[in-house]
Amino acid sequence: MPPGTSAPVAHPSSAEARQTRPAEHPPVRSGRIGVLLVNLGTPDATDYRSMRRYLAEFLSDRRVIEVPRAIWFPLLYGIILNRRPQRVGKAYEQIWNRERDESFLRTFTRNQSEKLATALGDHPQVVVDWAMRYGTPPISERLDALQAAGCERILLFPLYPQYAAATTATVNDQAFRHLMTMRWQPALRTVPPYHDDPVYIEAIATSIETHLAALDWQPEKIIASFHGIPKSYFEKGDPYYCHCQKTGRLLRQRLGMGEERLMVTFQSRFGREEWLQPYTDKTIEALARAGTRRVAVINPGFVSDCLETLEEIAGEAAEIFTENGGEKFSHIPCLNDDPAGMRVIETVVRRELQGWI
Ligand SMILES: C=CC1=C(C)c2cc3[nH]c(cc4nc(cc5[nH]c(cc1n2)c(C)c5CCC(=O)O)C(CCC(=O)O)=C4C)c(C)c3C=C
Ligand SMILES: [Fe+2]
Ligand SMILES: [Fe+2]
Repeated sequence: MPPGTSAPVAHPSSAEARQTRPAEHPPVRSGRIGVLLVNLGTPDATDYRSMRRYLAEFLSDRRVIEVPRAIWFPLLYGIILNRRPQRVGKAYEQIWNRERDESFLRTFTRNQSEKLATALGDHPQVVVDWAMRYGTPPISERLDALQAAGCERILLFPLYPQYAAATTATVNDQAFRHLMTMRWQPALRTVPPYHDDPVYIEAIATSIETHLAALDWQPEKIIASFHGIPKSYFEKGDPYYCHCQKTGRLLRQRLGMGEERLMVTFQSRFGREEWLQPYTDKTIEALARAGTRRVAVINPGFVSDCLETLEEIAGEAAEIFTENGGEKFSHIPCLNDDPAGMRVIETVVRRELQGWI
């Protein structure tokens, strides 16, 4: 049956299948194409139990924590999951979307899915959905839902411009792990990183220009702050650092700025190991101490604003800057579900669907 037709059809039509098929075989929907947007995840609520459930799932992922389990689990269950849920729950509370009683990451991801569905209205056989790698809705549930809706082909979109094993690969792993349980699998394509895609670079560069144009002051430094990973992951061959640096270089080229004006830094350290450097918080502190008075920070690696951008940068980093002598600090929002952000998502999706639509 050609893509584009979504009427229910019968099961395999070979002679053998006809012979063994029950008389009352249920109709099977087919002919559709699914697009599943997946972001990292988020707790369902900010209370201790919800936070603990979320962090336990997240921090038990071998792609995230590469320390052997015999060493890691006693630390995770003996120390980290006792104290961290409460502390991080308080941080989430500060940035909670009270209107919808959920985190902004969930709100933006849902909005992106709905807006992408509208943008792809010229292809009625395409069904768009969203999921979270940790927490709800899980990838397995949404893959099942897409299949039940007749999607024989699914494009899986881990919402990370820069590839990291701890983010992109774990989304792909989780999807394929679920496919392992299926007798009749859909065809699955995964979206590659798009850290150097001209549409993405243009969208981030324009968001910097638009944001700066609206300020009544100009930053001496613009900091492009990416989520970090342990340095050892980079040394084992993760391309993440290089992807971030390339994004930074292309942004500088497009904006006509040098390395002294637009810096690349890494935030959100976790644990005692060395992470990718330079660290965002240390850089901001050192800049303020050395006399820089005005900075703007952007998070090009985050498709949506979340705890790491709203609390750690717009909140904590701003505080570090002013406490050390800085005067003006501005956080440039992520692309979220703004038209420019949706243009990036739509462009990547249309490209990766080629041959299917
Ligand atoms: C070793 C631990 C971690 C690695 C490696 C890591 C990589 C990584 N994470 C993101 C994006 C996000 N991380 C977020 C929160 C978050 N990250 C870690 C740990 C690691 N991340 C933790 C423990 C947490 C939870 C908060 C906390 O306890 O500090 C989020 C925010 C989610 C939200 O709901 O707002 C995002 C997004 C990337 C891109 C990345 C590697 C490239
Ligand atoms: Fe993280
Ligand atoms: Fe953080």
